[in-house]
Amino acid sequence: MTLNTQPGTKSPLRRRASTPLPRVPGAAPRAELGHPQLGQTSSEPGARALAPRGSWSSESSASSSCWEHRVVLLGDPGVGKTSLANAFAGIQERDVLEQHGEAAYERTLLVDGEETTLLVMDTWEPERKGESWRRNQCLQMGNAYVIVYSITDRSSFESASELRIHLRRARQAEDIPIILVGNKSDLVRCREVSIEEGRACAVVFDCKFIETSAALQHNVDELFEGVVRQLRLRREGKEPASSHRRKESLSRKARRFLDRLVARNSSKVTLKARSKSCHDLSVL
Ligand SMILES: Nc1nc2c(ncn2[C@@H]2O[C@H](COP(=O)(O)OP(=O)(O)OP(=O)(O)O)[C@@H](O)[C@H]2O)c(=O)[nH]1
Repeated sequence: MTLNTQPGTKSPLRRRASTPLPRVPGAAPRAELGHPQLGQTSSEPGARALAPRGSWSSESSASSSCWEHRVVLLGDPGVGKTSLANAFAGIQERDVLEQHGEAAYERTLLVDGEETTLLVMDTWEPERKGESWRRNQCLQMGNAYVIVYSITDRSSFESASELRIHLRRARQAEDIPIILVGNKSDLVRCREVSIEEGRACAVVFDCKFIETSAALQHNVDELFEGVVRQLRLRREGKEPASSHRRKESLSRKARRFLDRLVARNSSKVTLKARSKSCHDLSVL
């Protein structure tokens, strides 16, 4: 992955707490908000933190065309959502102290030769009385979701399953990319959730799976590259006969066909196939 971030230019970040987050069509066009057009590389160095936690507009909607790819981080407190967002944004620990409270990070990634801008949102908060609308909004606004648990905390793993169920209810019939992430993989001695359990959960809940360490920056790039690929695979699925689709190799087409055939033949085989591919973020 190539980033629009030059080494050594990641800080200082400019705080843009006054910048509104995604708005519904009809609101101020993006250019007026001072952001580059989507698909363009940001001219500012580094990723940009855009808004403090909890300050996003209630007008935001998943159908907004202002931000092409909103990636929402979900998960229990303390599992490492902010750390993953910071690692995505290339923010060092010292910057985190300075930038405390920021909750959305925009960054343009070059994946497989194509640029894609992700807006990673770290806005998920513990349930508060009378504020369930906040959580509902999070479940409605994402174009992709990253459900994080800590491999050192079984209850966070159980919460991740519940979140997947909430998400399925909130976005019925929508095929949105969901990645289950077992974070803190560096803490091997404190592990409470095995990699097999994580994978099995992803298979049951029909999502992708990866273990990361935000602390060691392990698999963080792979995670967000995977999000981009998952988004593209769905986009390609919707496009009739795009040039990109035409470029698909014959062997890949044949493999997809066979996979589908096999999947149809036996649910057991389907599960096996899915468990084989749930950690491959470059296929559906
Ligand atoms: N060892 C290790 N520690 C991590 C990792 N990711 C996060 N942490 C630590 O776990 C703690 C919680 O991390 P956060 O990123 O604040 O977790 P969060 O999910 O954003 O928590 P809330 O803000 O409460 O929702 C911090 O002390 C992090 O330094 C990791 O991959 N490995």
